[in-house]
Amino acid sequence: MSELDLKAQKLVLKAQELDAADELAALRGKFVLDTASDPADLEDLEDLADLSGRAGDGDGAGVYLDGNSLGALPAAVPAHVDDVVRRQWGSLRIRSWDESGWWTAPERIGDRIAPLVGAAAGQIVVGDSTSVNVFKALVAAVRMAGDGRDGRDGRDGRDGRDGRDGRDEILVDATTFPTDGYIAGSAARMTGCSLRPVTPSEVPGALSDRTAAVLLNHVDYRTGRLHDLPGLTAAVHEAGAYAVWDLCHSAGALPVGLDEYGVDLAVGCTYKYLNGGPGSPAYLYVRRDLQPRFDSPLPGWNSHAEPFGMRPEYTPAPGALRGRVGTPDILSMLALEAALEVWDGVTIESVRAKSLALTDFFLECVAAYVPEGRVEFLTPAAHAERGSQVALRCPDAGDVMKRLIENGVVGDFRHPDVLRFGFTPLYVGFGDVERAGRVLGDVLVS
Ligand SMILES: Cc1ncc(COP(=O)(O)O)c(C=O)c1O
Ligand SMILES: Nc1c(O)cccc1C(=O)C[C@H](N)C(=O)O
Repeated sequence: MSELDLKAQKLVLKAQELDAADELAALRGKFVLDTASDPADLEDLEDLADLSGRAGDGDGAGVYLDGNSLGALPAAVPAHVDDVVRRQWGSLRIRSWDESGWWTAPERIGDRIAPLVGAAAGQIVVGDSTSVNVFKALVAAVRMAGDGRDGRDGRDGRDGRDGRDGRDEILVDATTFPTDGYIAGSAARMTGCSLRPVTPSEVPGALSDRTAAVLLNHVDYRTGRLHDLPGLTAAVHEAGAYAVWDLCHSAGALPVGLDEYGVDLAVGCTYKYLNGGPGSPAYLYVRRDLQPRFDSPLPGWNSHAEPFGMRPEYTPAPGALRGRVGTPDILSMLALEAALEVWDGVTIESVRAKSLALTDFFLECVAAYVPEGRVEFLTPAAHAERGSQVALRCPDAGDVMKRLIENGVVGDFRHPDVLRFGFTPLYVGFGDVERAGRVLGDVLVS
């Protein structure tokens, strides 16, 4: 037996032990993961749920490590969407705004997401895209900075260009997923602020009494690095500014602690670790005590205190409802609501523990199967700095990912040279991890 085969034997055994001890293993059965069948060919949607029972067999099913881009389909979603379309829309029609709870879905589903990101109820609304919510949050944060952190105008008596107490700078994560940077640039132009891109570690040194708001990512989309949300939020507050966090790559994968750490505003998508489906609506968190001062730059009729009063003047609704804009995207929103049922009885702490075990094991498999020096590890080894993905750099990453996918291991490639592997603890097992590491080794050696 070769040295590599011996290593493989040990890692396969270890994977089996880890899978056997995995308290979340049964959740995999709640997802549709069998790539051997095309769901479109299935005559009965319920077959999807049956299929999911076979997803853990290993043979035939690929290894899906792209839940950090698009989460897998929870098996309960198709039947629920079918009911929303046929009964709620088809039969009840307009009555469904009340009788099927359509009108209140944004705040109801926000409350379902809240415990996953460490927020008490009444602070999150679901709707629009992450990009749009970044815009709302950032402009609202700059406007709040106008009256000082304590809400009293003229904190130090220095009036800025538009009465903003001299606070005329937005700091943005220089390594951010591009959309946040683009939106921040536009928000800065609109509010008369200047925009200063800095890396998260540079933020404390860049803060000043000019800083109005800081837009940061909890986990870096490219490297998978987890940033210090408690420390950075505290530093931003110390400087008298507002912290806006993008949780796209952390929500559903690790504890966020929005209330505990006093985050001001936060946004995130629901199609990654929350498995809401392609283009599922994003969410906006507005900390409870800031809600009376949340002045949305998109004050649509859905956020009016009396939406059906049809008044020409805008009066904002109380609470997180202020974050709503127009008619919610009900089909996507209710698909998301069904997807969130997989979280019933699941704690985010248990998900984090498994996520770290999965990424630790993947790093161990890569070290065993991939020749030294062939890839560079971009994701920090320290647990405190690691999200739920592992990013590896190699010059031929585009070709490597193509061949991985041909061989049944789906991760993704980020320009110019990064391989990303996302680990969704709800449905990824340790056997998947070993297989992905072994196939990666084969591809990189051949
Ligand atoms: C950190 C981050 N922010 C924002 C987005 C995109 O937001 P949107 O839902 O508007 O496409 C993504 C991924 O698409 C992301 O990774
Ligand atoms: N939102 C996406 C889409 O509509 C198509 C393809 C990919 C995405 C993504 O979410 C990409 C993801 N945010 C990333 O981290 O790169």
